[in-house]
Amino acid sequence: MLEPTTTQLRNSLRQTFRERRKSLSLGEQQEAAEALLEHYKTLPITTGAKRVAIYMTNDGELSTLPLIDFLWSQNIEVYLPVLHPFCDGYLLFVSYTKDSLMLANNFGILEPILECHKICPVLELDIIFTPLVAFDEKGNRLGMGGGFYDRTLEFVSKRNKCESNPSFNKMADVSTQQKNAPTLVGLAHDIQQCLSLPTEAWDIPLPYIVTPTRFFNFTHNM
Ligand SMILES: Nc1nc2c(c(=O)[nH]1)N(C=O)[C@@H](CNc1ccc(C(=O)N[C@@H](CCC(=O)O)C(=O)O)cc1)CN2
Ligand SMILES: Nc1ncnc2c1ncn2[C@@H]1O[C@H](COP(=O)(O)OP(=O)(O)OP(=O)(O)O)[C@@H](O)[C@H]1O
Repeated sequence: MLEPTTTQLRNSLRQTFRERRKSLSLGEQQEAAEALLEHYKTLPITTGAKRVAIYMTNDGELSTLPLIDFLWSQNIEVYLPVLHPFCDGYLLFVSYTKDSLMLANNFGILEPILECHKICPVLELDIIFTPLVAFDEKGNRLGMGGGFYDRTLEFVSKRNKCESNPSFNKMADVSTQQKNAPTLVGLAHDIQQCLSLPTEAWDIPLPYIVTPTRFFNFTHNM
């Protein structure tokens, strides 16, 4: 019998892990969302963040609503992903406030309506919390299969690698005043962890993953 291809394996894992998170009860979802918020408050990587991209919960994903309320209460600017209207497969990050008018995208996920002055360029964000379907012990991320985050964040990941190189400032001749690239942090239920994911060349591994109970730092792998 033929071995399954990487794409087949990834699709099968995607199905399994989507079912797994969708089978959580409403009570379990609410508990997880509250625990995530309490956990967030203890995390050193979020200290000083002023502009944070996050997501509108869909498909059994870890709910971000209590966290978003908390970010607003701290006067931290919140941004949500919006499907790019011209560049297929890319995301824009648009300001989300209590007054935002929302519209469902092609996948039924609510997005703030797109107004140019409300877009935050990716490099001006401090943290990007990404949704994910499954993650493994190295920080590899399996998403919904559209490649949106992989495409949009490809240059951020390359830049972060550069910045962790001690000779970066000399090589690129940039002043230390230049803002760092945003920190990429995956958000997930604990049950979304697996041992090892089959990866593809375009996958962007995550340096950090936060669950309601655990904080993973994968920067030593990068
Ligand atoms: N909450 C949230 N927002 C997000 C993402 C995400 O994963 N979660 N995305 C992360 O990239 C982008 C949207 N990507 C998505 C890709 C596929 C499907 C989806 O439901 N696919 C259906 C098939 C739909 C169709 O073919 O029309 C499916 O697989 O059942 C949803 C979102 C941007 N916003
Ligand atoms: N940087 C990129 N440039 C061009 N195509 C890409 C890039 N990243 C991903 N893709 C394409 O997107 C498709 C889906 O990729 P993948 O299965 O890794 O998505 P995903 O990480 O699960 O989804 P998402 O990031 O939207 O949550 C692949 O067919 C791949 O060819």
